[in-house]
Amino acid sequence: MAAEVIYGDQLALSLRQEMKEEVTALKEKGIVPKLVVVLIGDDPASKSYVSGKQKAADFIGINSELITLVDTTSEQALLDLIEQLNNDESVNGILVQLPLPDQINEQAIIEAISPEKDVDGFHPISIGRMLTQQDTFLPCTPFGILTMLQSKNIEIAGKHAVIVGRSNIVGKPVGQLLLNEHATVSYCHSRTKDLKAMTKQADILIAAVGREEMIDASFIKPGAVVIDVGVNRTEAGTLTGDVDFESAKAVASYITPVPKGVGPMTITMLMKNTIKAAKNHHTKK
Ligand SMILES: Nc1nc(=O)c2c([nH]1)NC[C@@H]1CN(c3ccc(C(=O)N[C@@H](CCC(=O)O)C(=O)O)cc3)C=[N+]21
Repeated sequence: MAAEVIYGDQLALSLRQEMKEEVTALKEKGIVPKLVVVLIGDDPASKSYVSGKQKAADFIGINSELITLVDTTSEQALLDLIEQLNNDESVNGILVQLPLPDQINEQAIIEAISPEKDVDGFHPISIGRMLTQQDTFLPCTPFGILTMLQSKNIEIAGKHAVIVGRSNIVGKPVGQLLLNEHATVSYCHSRTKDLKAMTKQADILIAAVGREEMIDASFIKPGAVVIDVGVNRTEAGTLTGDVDFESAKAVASYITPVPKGVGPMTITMLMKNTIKAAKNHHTKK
């Protein structure tokens, strides 16, 4: 039996409709959530993601501002901008689009953003809070994946989740979120000795390596849930995942496509975090 496809774009749309209503109600109380996105340089992929974020914000009624800087911008200039945004009472969320050019230390930038405005959930304080299960901004991609699983009532507790990939923004935090939901979690990466032996044990398989269609049916236990986080740009310019979709679909129970899977959910959770930041700011005042 073929897997059920979990369409992130459809779920994203219904969540965005709910958020739109919430933002309308907030505005009646004088709360207007505002997100500032900082984009450095003119990488076409980054531009495309950023425009997706602007579109989502417009739909929901979140006030979004895009600040574009040239790719020769110094680290100090970016730090100065962040300080200004940290101090700006009208700004609830700050997102600096990654990757950054070589002259800028990414970690220094992430740590400069006020944890109260860290809607990406990348600041070490946000990550620490997630690890210890305190109220925080969850990183958008892992949060989107969790929301997709929950939307289908997929059981997580007691299941073996195998994560392929260990990036700070996807692999590591998605494992921690699933651990918080009582999964048994294994992490695989480039030094893993027998990848297939690991992935074959997964009840929930998260592919977040960035290698075009490397996970096919032979890596998947029949009936597993397969989440594809890959965003690989092919030479033809189309987007493909880390999973060979047609092959995997034949053995999995649920599968997410690329595009229209995790990507739109990442953007949606960014909007959710921005609304949360605005509400937090208002209750603190
Ligand atoms: N500070 C920061 N935060 C991020 O969240 C962040 C980042 N930097 N840098 C790059 C990655 C990547 N990312 C994606 C978001 C949406 C789609 C998405 O919506 N994709 C659509 C297709 C979009 C297209 O075709 O270009 C889809 O899968 O259907 C993809 C990738 C966020 N990232």
